[in-house]
Amino acid sequence: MLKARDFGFRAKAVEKGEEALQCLNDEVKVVLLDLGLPGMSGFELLERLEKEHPGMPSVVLTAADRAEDAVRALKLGAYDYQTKPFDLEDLFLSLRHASKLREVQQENEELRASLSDAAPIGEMVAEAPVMVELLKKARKVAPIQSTVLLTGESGVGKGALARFIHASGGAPGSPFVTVSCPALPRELLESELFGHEKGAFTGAIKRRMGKIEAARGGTLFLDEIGDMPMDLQPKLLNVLQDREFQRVGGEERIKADFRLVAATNIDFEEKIRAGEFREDLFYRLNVIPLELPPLRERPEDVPALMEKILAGISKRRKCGVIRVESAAQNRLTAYRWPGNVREVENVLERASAFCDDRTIRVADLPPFIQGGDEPAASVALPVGLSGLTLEQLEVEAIRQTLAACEGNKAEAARRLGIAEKSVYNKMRRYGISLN
Ligand SMILES: Nc1ncnc2c1ncn2[C@@H]1O[C@H](COP(=O)(O)OP(=O)(O)OP(=O)(O)O)[C@@H](O)[C@H]1O
Repeated sequence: MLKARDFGFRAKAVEKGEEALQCLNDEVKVVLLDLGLPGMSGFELLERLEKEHPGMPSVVLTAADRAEDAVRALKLGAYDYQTKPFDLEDLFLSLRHASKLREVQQENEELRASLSDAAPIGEMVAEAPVMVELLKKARKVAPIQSTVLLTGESGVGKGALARFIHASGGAPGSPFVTVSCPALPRELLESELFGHEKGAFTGAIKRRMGKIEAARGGTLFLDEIGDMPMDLQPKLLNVLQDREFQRVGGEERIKADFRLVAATNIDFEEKIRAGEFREDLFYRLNVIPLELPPLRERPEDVPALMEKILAGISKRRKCGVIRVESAAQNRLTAYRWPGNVREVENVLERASAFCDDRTIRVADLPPFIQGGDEPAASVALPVGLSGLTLEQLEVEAIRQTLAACEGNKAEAARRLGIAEKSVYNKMRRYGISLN
């Protein structure tokens, strides 16, 4: 004769509803009940279950094949209603589904709770003491409108911290405007920042407002400021000193009313020594320096970041909770994350896209995380290189690295050991596109 154990369950039998309520604990996954019970009826038991053990799934199995009873039981919270004689397979299928649903609901609740613990400070995760301190400082400086200089490796969260500062200190609804310095050639960057008058240069068919104007009353975030062309630097310095600027090709002096947050992943001292960055501008920018440590120096943040990122992915894909098996979790937390938080996002995005049952296992992780190597090993050049010129090799290295970084130029630059600006220049020079 088949037993509950054969269907993956262990049964605990009781005679009365009262007894059932008393013996319910975390070990019980689902309640199977009849309606005609001695003492408390099945309907009463369903009501008490709902009140005293909300979320505990139940399945009714009864001889009474009456539609109104079934409706009442389901209304009182039963997951399913089956009548005798019954099919054993069907019954256990129903019990399995009911207990699975509860599991998923519980995971969801836990995830929600852990997320609200993990991200108490705005949108940024900060579990590591060094990050908690950093965010405290950021919060203090947020309302005072002084220029902030954020430093840290690529993908470490400089952009996120800039937004955090803006959100913590800016007037509600005020603009947050980003300009990525290496993304544009010098002339376009100038006009992007300062705007231009009609006819200022070929193609300037009408007056255009620049990002400095667009950031009025809010925050201008200058990303990768270390790559700002040398001859544009005095113009920015003037704006910061005089709080005024002119559009390209214009005469009118316009008031500059914005808070500057600048970010860089380069060593300013070296740039200044090499004559590629003005020392006076550096001092103007370095009013409140905040350094974001690389993720490998704050491993406490990794699990919380993973939870937040996975919750974001399931929300975006409108799927259920994505879990990480403990062996995979161990590899992920042991990994050094040279590409920092952006790399965590990329790895989880990919792993969650290919995994089965919304569970990320070791096999779903990239080989360099499975094996504990650095990702550089994954950027292998093609075999049979003889016959390629140095230039072709360079093109190939850039192409493959960009592909490995999913088109993220800052990350590709870091892996290739060159400036982000050089990646843009080389892509332009060699006609490398992202597709
Ligand atoms: N502490 C954090 N909590 C939550 N998300 C974070 C955190 N830090 C970074 N992120 C997320 O990681 C991604 C990369 O961060 P961000 O773009 O801010 O890095 P960055 O240092 O500005 O990189 P780059 O130098 O390449 O511009 C973003 O999607 C960001 O929202």
